Amino acid sequence: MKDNEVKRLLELRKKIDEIDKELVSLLQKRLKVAKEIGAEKAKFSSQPLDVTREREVLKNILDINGGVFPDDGLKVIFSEIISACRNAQRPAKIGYLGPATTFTHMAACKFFGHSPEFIPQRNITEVFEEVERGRTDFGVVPLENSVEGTVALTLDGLHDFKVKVVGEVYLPISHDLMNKSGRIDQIKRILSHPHALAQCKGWLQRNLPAVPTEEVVSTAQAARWAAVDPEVAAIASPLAARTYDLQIVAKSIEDFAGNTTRFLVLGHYCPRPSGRDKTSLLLSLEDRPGSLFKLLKPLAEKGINLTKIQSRPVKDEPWRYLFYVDIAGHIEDPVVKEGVEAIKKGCTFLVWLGSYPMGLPI
Ligand SMILES: C=C(O[C@@H]1C=C(C(=O)O)C=C[C@H]1O)C(=O)O
Repeated sequence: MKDNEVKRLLELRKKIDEIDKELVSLLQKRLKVAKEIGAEKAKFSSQPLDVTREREVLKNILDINGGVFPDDGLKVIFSEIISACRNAQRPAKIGYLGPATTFTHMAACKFFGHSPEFIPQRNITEVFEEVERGRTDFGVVPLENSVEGTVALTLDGLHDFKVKVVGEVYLPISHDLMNKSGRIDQIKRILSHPHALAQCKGWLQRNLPAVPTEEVVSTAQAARWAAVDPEVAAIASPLAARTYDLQIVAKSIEDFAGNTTRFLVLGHYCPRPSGRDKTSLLLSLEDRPGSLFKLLKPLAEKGINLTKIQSRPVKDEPWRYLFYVDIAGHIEDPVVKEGVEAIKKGCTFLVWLGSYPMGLPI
């Protein structure tokens, strides 16, 4: 590099340093205002988290930007700025189905950003328990996978614990095969969560038909085993590979493209209507002909969209069923409120699990 080129570079870097200084000063100003908002909210015991407002902020920012700064980068930056500002209002503890690096962990970070404290729980029931007791502010649990279907333990938790559904998040699930060496010929056993093994069955049969598979409690647990045993390969997330220092043998080995999991965010409040909401219900129908029809009729009449219905046996009453139901709309929408009242008439019991902004499309 010539002298004048070095000089020009230094000048430009000085400019960057000045801009960064301004950015930090603006971020500090933003944090201060967020804390003031937090103090106002505290007067009414309001929850600091306001997903609807956060989405509005992100939309405004992308509109202002008009694509000049790369939109994806800007979204990540502002999601983290918002996460820090929200957490400064009141630090939050988030329980999730652990250990660290599970897809539930990734979903929790997608929803809350990285500022809160994330606390891994040993199983789904514990996530519910900790939220119910108030030891965590929120919990994140998987509800359904587009290939594997509904997670029964989550439905049980929604029945057994006093918590509300306060949000949902969709995460694309992509499984990688990983081990210490990155060499496929070293693999003598393949470990993963039963769902992940099932989702990759076709690939494993085609590529490693002679290698036995073993079920473990989580994809992260599988990665931990792979980190200490060179003969073990894990099917886990890219985050697990990074965290446990593993090499990727094969990427995205799931059999179906578009494999997505829907997670629920558990808490104790009701987010305000956002205009695009979902309401979750848990109900039990009378054991007589036409009771399911009675449930569906008021929804159809009022034009309420049923987005999910899932039955689950009542454990202590053979052949009786609970239904987990999701409908479009917020319980504060008059039409939804009336629809739920109408459904209630044909139910032996009905619990409103929560109303919350719909998860963003991936
Ligand atoms: C600052 C607020 O609190 C939180 C932080 C937000 C932000 O940093 O923009 C937005 C919504 C809330 O989750 C607010 O409610 O405006």
